[in-house]
Amino acid sequence: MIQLSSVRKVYGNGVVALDGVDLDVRAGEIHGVLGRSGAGKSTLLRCVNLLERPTGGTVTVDGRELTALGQAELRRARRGIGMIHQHFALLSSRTVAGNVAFPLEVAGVPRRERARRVGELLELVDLTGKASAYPAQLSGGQKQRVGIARALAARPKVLLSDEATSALDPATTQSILALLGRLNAELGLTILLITHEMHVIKAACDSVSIMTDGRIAETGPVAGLVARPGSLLTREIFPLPEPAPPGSVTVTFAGRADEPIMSTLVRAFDVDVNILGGSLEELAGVPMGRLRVRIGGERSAEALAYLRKRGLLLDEAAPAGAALLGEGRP
Ligand SMILES: Nc1ncnc2c1ncn2[C@@H]1O[C@H](COP(=O)(O)OP(=O)(O)OP(=O)(O)O)[C@@H](O)[C@H]1O
Repeated sequence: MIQLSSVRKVYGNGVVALDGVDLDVRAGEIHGVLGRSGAGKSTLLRCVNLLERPTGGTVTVDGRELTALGQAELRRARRGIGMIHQHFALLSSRTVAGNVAFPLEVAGVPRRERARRVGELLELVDLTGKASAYPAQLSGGQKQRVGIARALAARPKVLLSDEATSALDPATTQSILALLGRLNAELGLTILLITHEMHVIKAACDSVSIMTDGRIAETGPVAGLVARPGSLLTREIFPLPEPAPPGSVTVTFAGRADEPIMSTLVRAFDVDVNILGGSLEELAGVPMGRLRVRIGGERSAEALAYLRKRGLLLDEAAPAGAALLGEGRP
């Protein structure tokens, strides 16, 4: 549904905000772009609907290469892409209904049809009773619901979310993310969201890209990335003290939390398992996590081989003193 190919963006002041970005978001997916401030997330998002024109590369949405379109065609294509913003961007002089109706007025939709559609949209975002209220009379969460209703007015297939929950408290954030999840499921809406908050990725996304310095460092389904050796995402989601203590083993698992693997180890290989730390969560419906252990006993090497055979990722810290002897593992 969204495809960026070798997209570069160099601003007039010489800042390279995007440095060759490839991105594929499939139809019906919620894809999150995670990165620190300045990584290039906003620029990336604004390049998808060409609010920002890339310096190089191509942007294709729903099979149309936007970077090849003229202004009039681009305006039409943009109706298929809704956008929501961190600070809602509502018109303070218009009521809730007036804000939601605004894009329909611009598109020349007749008054009666407009009113019907606004009613539908407000129902969709659970704001039916607020049609006549003004933005100043709403909570942050309600304002974002108005933003979402407005973004969906022209029935877009794609919704771009620019840090849409960053200004909201945790409970309201959860309710907005739940709404986005419902819209994704009910309308088949493809959602590309940018965020600097890991909990947004955890709560809402099927797949994720991690941005650093204008590049995508990692991309893929959340579960697939966690299962990849050396994944940045895994370290962010399941933080453990670094560096790992000498002689410890950090075990990463995805989808195996209900198997009593550690007690199997103890029984089968007669080893001691000392748990040093761990972090476990359910993501995209799959239990995942990292467990840091120290395994002692004569058959500890066999025990580690068993874990590997079971498909777990193992990261072994060098034993104490190994670095001094020049035997340290990288
Ligand atoms: N209009 C602009 N003109 C010049 N430089 C810009 C412009 N917009 C962004 N930049 C620069 O491009 C880089 C990427 O900025 P961008 O806003 O895309 O990052 P971000 O990951 O969204 O960060 P934040 O979360 O802080 O907004 C930064 O170095 C920023 O200073």
